[in-house]
Amino acid sequence: MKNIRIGTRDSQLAMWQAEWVKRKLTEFYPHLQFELVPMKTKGDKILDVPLSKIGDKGLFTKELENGLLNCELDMAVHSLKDMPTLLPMGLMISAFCEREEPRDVYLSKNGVSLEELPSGAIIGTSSLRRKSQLRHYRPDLGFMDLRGNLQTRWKKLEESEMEGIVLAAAGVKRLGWEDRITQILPENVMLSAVGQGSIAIEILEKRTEIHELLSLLNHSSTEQAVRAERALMRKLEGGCQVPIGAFAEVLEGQIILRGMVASLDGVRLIRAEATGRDPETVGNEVANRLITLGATSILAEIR
Ligand SMILES: NCc1[nH]cc(CCC(=O)O)c1CC(=O)O
Repeated sequence: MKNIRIGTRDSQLAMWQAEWVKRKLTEFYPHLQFELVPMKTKGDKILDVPLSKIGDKGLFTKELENGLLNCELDMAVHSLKDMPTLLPMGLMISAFCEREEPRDVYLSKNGVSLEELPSGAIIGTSSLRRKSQLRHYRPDLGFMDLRGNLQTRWKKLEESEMEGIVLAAAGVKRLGWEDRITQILPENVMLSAVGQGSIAIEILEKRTEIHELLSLLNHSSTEQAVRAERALMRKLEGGCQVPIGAFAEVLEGQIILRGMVASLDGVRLIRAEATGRDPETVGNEVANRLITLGATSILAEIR
């Protein structure tokens, strides 16, 4: 292995994440050479349509996965949140890196918190998960679709009549934008997306030597937590384009998973939780509880 090629999207956040992976690997294996290979994905090219309307899975991952399958890449770095719950044949997630702050944050243009916003104020987000939960919390607010990388979204906020935007804390912190955060949204207001805050490294299943290298980057309680969240998502067959939130934490070996499904108008919002040691079992358990509470009909309306 002369030169190990690390595929990444070319957005500033994706590059930060891939650089971080490269730096860690170089620290662990100073005798090996690592190279970043930036690529554009369909999700980076189509910017005028909400993700929920483009509707295909793997919008931010497919080009990188093709790179793995063609052997142009040895590994691909992704935001786990952007990865579909079922991977193409022959691929696997080799490492789940330690999770950064999983919650969402509110960035306001004028420093006004969500609670203090006047009726009719406009929030920028295209995410159905964020919109549904905000509508539930503040049915009197308005929304504007907002896509693109984090720089683009911040710029659009500054240039438009939007009052604020909701983003993942992890991305905001990685870009060094902590000072732009007006408030961290608590879980009862905004349950985060499956996998949010974790960086995942994908490889070809048969590349056992790469899998071994990456074992030093895997964070086992993050892995347990996000596997439970992804099991829930898989069972409900949601992608990033449905209003599902989930967050798991591991305490003394026990996975505690909380999940949420909401209707687009925010009128119906159901929550469930379960605890256990096996991620798949806990994920399925919470999904089944949500189904009992009506998740199937809420999600069917949206699809
Ligand atoms: N959908 C885009 C995306 N994918 C991952 C992150 C943030 C980083 C992370 O969750 O690890 C973001 C930006 C956002 O939602 O604010």
